Amino acid sequence: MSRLPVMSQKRVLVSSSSSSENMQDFAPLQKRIRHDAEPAKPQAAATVIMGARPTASSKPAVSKPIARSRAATVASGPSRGVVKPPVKAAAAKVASTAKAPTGAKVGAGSRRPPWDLKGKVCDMEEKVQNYQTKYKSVNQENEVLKESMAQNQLRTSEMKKELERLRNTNSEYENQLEILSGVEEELARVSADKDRLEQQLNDLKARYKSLETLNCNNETELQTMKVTISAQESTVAQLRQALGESREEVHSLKETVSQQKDELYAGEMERRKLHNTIQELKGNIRVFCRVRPLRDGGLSKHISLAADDKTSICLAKTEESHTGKGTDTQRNYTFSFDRVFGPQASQQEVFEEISLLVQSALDGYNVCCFAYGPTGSGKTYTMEGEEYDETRGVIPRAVQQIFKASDKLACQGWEFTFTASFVEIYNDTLRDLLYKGKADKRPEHEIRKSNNNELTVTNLTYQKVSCEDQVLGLIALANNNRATAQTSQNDRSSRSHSVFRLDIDGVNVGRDAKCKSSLCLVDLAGSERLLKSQSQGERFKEMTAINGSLSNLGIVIAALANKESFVPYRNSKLTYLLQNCLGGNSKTLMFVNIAPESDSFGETLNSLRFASKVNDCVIGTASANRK
Ligand SMILES: Nc1ncnc2c1ncn2[C@@H]1O[C@H](COP(=O)(O)OP(=O)(O)OP(=O)(O)O)[C@@H](O)[C@H]1O
Repeated sequence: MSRLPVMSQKRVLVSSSSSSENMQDFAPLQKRIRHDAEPAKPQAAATVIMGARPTASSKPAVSKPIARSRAATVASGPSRGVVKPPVKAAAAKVASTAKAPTGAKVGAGSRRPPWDLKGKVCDMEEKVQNYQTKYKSVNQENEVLKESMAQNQLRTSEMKKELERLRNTNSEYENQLEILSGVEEELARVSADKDRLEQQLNDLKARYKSLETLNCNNETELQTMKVTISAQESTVAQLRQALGESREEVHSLKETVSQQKDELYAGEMERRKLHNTIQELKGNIRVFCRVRPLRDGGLSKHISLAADDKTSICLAKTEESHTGKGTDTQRNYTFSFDRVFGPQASQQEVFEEISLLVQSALDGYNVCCFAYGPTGSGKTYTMEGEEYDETRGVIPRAVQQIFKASDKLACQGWEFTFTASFVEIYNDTLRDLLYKGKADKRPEHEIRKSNNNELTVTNLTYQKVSCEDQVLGLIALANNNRATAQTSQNDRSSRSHSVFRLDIDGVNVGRDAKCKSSLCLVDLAGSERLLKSQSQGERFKEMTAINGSLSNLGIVIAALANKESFVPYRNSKLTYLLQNCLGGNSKTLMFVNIAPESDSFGETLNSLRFASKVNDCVIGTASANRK
């Protein structure tokens, strides 16, 4: 009987616990619900106590605690603010209903005798009535609790909403928290940036300080420089004044220089004129004689040179008496030339005499120098010489002089163009000594004469040259190409005539002057006597061609000397090629080289005779090719 309130309390608790899952997050509210259920506990305790005494007298005592507890429950409800006023009224009603029978029982007193059945029925009826009353009150209480539960459910739903709202708020907070964490990170970055910037600022401050110091120094320096500049400005002013004066002076000096240049040019022209006059007085064809030293270094027995006369040479020959009765007679052959060089004469000494002619070539006169003589007499040595400075021959020395002199004339406004060619006449055939192609493809060459009597060779290499070294290179190439052979009289005998030619074109734009000339340097092949040379085969053929062309040279010279109307230049390639040098507009120098050996006496005598014929030649006056 006393369990009913407990059950209802349980129902409340069950309903509360059913929603507890949803309410975990809201603990204070749960507490309140539990608290509302607690007033049932004293009632249960009371039920247990009452159960210990199962007597009729104890029955009214049962309702009292229940009523009290309910009253207490109702009374305690509002104080906790959970049970609403309708619940309070229902509880009060239950309490009032329960009190009435309890008060009637108190008057009943003791136990009924067994026989008092009526009394017992009465008691039973009273009991039933009490139960009914209780039932009613429990029902009422149940209603109250249902109502309370409905309210609680309503509150629960409100709380859920509240919870939802709080969750939303929470998620907002979380979002904000996330944003805040981002902000924190940003803050950390900004803080790092700030540190870095502070560091930079500090550096800049330090730099600024040093710059300030520097600026201060610069200022001081600037001040000093200003002072210096002002001093220099006054110096500049003085210098400007001096410069003005100097300019005037330079101007007058320029005028003087210009006058002097004119005078120099006039002087140069005068010098050329005088130089040419001297050359003409010396003769336009000159002969120099050069005696080669003996191979063993001794003195020649049949050649004598006068110590005080450098123009004559005497050959002495002892002739046996034809009758056999008289004593042997010595016959002397004396020759005079423009200059005779003994065996001791150096290459330099020899060239000094020729250099005047080389100068004429630059002045616009055609110049030709050739070496004539028997084989092995020193023609190649005289014309080309050897590779050492002091033994260099006429050709390299002449080239050197030409380039040096042209450089000097450049300051007077002269510009020169030089063209070199090197040809040999071998077996009366022309060969290009500067040819670099294949031997079997060598072109053939012909001598051509232009309208203005200039001689050129077809298919020949005409090489433009601008310095001495270039020409020396060409000479070396020509030497490799030249036909030489070992003969009984010369280990390296030239088997051909070689003609080196340097064409010179000069122009002086400022003076509107031009000059054109050629320098021909010829190394003739040596004449040979068949008996002496014992030449055979190819050498014999070469010797015949050499002697033939040299004899033609003699005929031409003789015709010139005799002033014959016809000079047979075209009889040989050699005389045709040298036509302008021998009989034309040229200054010609011939070397007659002789060997000092007594067994060469015949060739020496012949050569000297030939040379003196040349010496007697008058080839006319060379005129300068000038504009
Ligand atoms: N003046 C000199 N002083 C020293 N040595 C000389 C002199 N002249 C010639 N010789 C020497 O004599 C030799 C013959 O001379 P070179 O070859 O010049 O004679 P060449 O007349 O040209 O002979 P070829 O007609 O056979 O060619 C050479 O070894 C040369 O060095």
